[in-house]
Amino acid sequence: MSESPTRLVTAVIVVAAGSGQRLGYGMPKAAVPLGGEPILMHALRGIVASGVASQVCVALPPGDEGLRRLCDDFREELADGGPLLTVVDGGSTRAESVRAGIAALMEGIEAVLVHDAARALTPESVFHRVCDSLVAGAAAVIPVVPVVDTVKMVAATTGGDAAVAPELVTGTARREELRAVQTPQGFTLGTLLRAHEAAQALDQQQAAAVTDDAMLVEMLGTAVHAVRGSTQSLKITTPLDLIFAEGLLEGPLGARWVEG
Ligand SMILES: Nc1ccn([C@@H]2O[C@H](COP(=O)(O)OP(=O)(O)OP(=O)(O)O)[C@@H](O)[C@H]2O)c(=O)n1
Ligand SMILES: C[C@](O)(CO)[C@H](O)COP(=O)(O)O
Repeated sequence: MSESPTRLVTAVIVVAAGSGQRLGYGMPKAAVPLGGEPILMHALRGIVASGVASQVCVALPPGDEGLRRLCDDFREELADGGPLLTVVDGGSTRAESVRAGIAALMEGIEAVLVHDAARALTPESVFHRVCDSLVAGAAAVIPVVPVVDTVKMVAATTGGDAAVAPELVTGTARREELRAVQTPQGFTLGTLLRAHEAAQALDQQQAAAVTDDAMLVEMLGTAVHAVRGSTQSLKITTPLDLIFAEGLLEGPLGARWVEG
């Protein structure tokens, strides 16, 4: 188990309460098997192995007894001195699940990482880079990777499908200024609390447009710093992503590939 040299007392909120509609397994995504174990287990093992967490707080689909049992068993597996493992019922949106996690943080937490269970193969090095940036004084830190496609804006705002009805291109983003954003996203506790407090004032449409926690911090006018993420931190969203993730675990390297 490796650890950053200096650290803040840190909690990791793992949001795992999504239903996994786009994966289409007919069960919550966190429970879908990956390399013989539920996706959530990979995420939890990665977090614990990184050594950054004093507390791991998992937001689960309300009423999911199977995932709750999985967490209970994992708690028993954790050696003495391991992080406190807390389980909460998630909400109907990702942001609500984050807020459920915030409400269960233990006394003394100084920094919080918010992590998607769906990014189950995130390398330990990414957790360390985020934590190191917090230790260096950042209030908010996100891991990012360069964008490999050309990204264009279109007139349609309703999630239209160009294969069904052509959309009008309105512009091309400057790719060198773009980054694809991942988790874990790290915050000082005060920053995350202020961001989610402010989020309560958003109307339904504004709230629906918030896709990560860093966006809420940007709305406060607080600087968000970016550190290097990893292509291995892919968000398992579609069946193709699951094939990639299986390939990372079982591919020709014969072991979990690690892209630092
Ligand atoms: N109400 C919600 C919605 C999402 N999440 C979590 O947020 C992360 C990113 O969400 P996403 O990948 O979109 O997961 P799902 O919402 O499950 O996917 P889908 O939109 O396909 O149903 C996931 O780890 C998911 O479990 C959550 O905790 N609570
Ligand atoms: C938080 C996130 O993973 C950063 O890329 C992403 O915004 C989550 O989006 P989703 O639509 O909830 O999967």
